[in-house]
Amino acid sequence: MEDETTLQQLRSKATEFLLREDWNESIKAYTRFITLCQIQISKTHQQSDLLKLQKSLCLSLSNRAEARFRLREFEEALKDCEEALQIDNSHFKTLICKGKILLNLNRYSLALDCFKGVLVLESKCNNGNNVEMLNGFIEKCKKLDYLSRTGNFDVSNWVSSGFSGKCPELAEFVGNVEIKRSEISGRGLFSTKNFDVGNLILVTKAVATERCILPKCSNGELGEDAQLVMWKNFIDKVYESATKCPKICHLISKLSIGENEDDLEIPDISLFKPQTEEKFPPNGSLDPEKILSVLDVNSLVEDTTSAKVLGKNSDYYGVGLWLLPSFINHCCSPNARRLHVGDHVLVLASREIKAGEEITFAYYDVLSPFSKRKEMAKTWGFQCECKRCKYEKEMQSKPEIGDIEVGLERGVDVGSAIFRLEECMRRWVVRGKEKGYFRASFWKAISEAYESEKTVRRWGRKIPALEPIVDSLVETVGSDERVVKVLIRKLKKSKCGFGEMERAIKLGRGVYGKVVKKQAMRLLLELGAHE
Ligand SMILES: C[S@@+](CC[C@H](N)C(=O)[O-])C[C@H]1O[C@@H](n2cnc3c(N)ncnc32)[C@H](O)[C@@H]1O
Repeated sequence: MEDETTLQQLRSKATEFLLREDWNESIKAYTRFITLCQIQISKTHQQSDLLKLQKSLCLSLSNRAEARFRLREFEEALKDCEEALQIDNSHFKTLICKGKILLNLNRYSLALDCFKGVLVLESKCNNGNNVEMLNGFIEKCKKLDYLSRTGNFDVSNWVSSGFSGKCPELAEFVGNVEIKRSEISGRGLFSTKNFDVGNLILVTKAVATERCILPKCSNGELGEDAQLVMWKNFIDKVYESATKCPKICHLISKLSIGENEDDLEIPDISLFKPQTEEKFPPNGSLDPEKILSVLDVNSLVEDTTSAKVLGKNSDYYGVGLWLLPSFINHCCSPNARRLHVGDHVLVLASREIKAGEEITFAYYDVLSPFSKRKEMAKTWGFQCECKRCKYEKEMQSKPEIGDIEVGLERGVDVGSAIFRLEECMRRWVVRGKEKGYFRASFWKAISEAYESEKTVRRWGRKIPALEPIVDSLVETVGSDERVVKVLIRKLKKSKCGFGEMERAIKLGRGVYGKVVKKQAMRLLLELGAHE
C-alpha cells in the first residue's frame, strides 16, 4: 500500500515535469518511478495488479523516451522505446517516438517501416485522427531515404525564392569514396569512381556549429572577446553531442590531433554512412583536452573564399565540425569545394575527379601567392605538402617571381605585372597545370587587371585574353566564385551571347554543384556579378 502511494506520487511528479517541459527533472522522476515499478513487478503475483503495473511501466518508459528525445539523447531514448515495446508492441505513443528518433539518427528506412506500422495500427484501432500526421512523417522518410541513397538534391526552388523560408530538407549522403593512406599526410578521402564537375561527393550534418553576425563597422573581423565566446560555446556543443551520442563520441576519437598522422588507424567508410546500424561502444570518459585538439585540427569555418554559404551574406561567421569531411586533406590545387546549406555541408567536385584520386578541398584561400599560403598553413599547424606548393617552392629560387610580388606590393601597374609573369612563363617553358599554379598565385593582380577597362585597353594585346586564363585557373584550382564573377562581368560588358552564358553556367556547376538547376544557377551568377 505504502509502495503504491509512493509510486503514484512519483508518477504524478514526473508527469508534471513532463507537461512543464522540464525534461531533465522529468527524466530523473521517471527513472525513480521505473526502478520502483520494476521492483514492485518482481514482487507481484496477482495477474490484474501485474497488468496494471506493466501498463504504467510501459507508459513511463515511453514518456522518458520522449523527454530524452527532446534533449537529443537519441540512443538512450531508443533503448527506452525498445523496452516499452517489449511490454506492448503496439504502444502508439512509443512507436511514434521511435520513428522520430530513427529519423533523427538518419536511419530513414527503419523510420519509414516504423511509421508505416503505426499507420496500419491507426486504421485498425484508432479513429483516424492521426492519419495526416503519420502520412507527413511517411512522406518525409521516403524523401530522405531516397536522397540518402541517390544524392539527388535540388535546392533550386530555395535559391529561386531568394533563400526565403526554411532551408531545404537534406539527408546525409556518402558517394563513391573510401578512406585511405594519403601521400599528403595521414589519412585522406579517395574516390572509387569518376566524378564529373558539380557532382555531389558527400553530404554531412554538423556535429555542432556556432554562428554569429560580424560587427558592422569593424574591419570584418571578430573581436577577441567575441571569438572566445564563440569558441567556448562551440566546444560546449561538441562536448554535449559527444556525451549524448556513442557514435559521435566514437568517430571523434578517430579524428586527427595533427600529430603522428601516418600511424593513425584507417576507419572503414561504412561507419560514416547514414543508414548504418553498427553498434558503438558506450561512451567512455571523454577527454576534454583531446576534444580541444581535435577541434583545433578539424573545425571548418563557413567562409566565402574556400566554401560557399548558401542563403547567408558576408556579415555572417560560422564554425562547425563535420565528421567525414575531417578526413579530407587540404591541397592548393583542390578538386572539391564545400557548399554550406544550414547545418549540412555538401562536398562537390569542382573539377573532374578520376577513380582512385584523392579528394581535396581548400582550408584557406588558394588564389593567393605561395608566401601567403605558407603563412596560412602555419596557422593551421602544418606545412603544405601538396604538388603545387612543392613546385612553387622550387620556383621561389627564381628572383623574377619575388620581384613581381614586391612590385605589386609597391603598387606597380597590374597589367605590367601580368605581362612580366607571362613573359617569365614563356621563357621558362612553363606549361599546363604549372601555368595555372602561377596564375592562381597572382589572381589578385589578374582580377584587378581584367576588371579595369583602362588596364585592358592599355595591355589588352600584350597579355592573354581572360578566357584562357580562366580555363587554366579552373583546370588547376577548380571553379571559384570570384573567377566566375570576373568572367560574367566581362561577358556582360561585351553583351555576350547564349554560348558564353552556357559556359558561365558550366563553371557555376563547379561552385554550386548540380544541386542548383539552370534557371536558379543563372540567378546566382547574376547575384554574384552584382556583389
Ligand atoms: C582535417 S585533418 C585531414 C585528415 C588527416 N590527414 C587525418 O589523417 O586525419 C587536417 C590535418 O591533416 C594534415 N594535412 C591536411 N592537408 C595537408 C597538407 N596539404 N599538407 C600537409 N598536411 C596536411 C595536417 O596535419 C592537418 O592538421
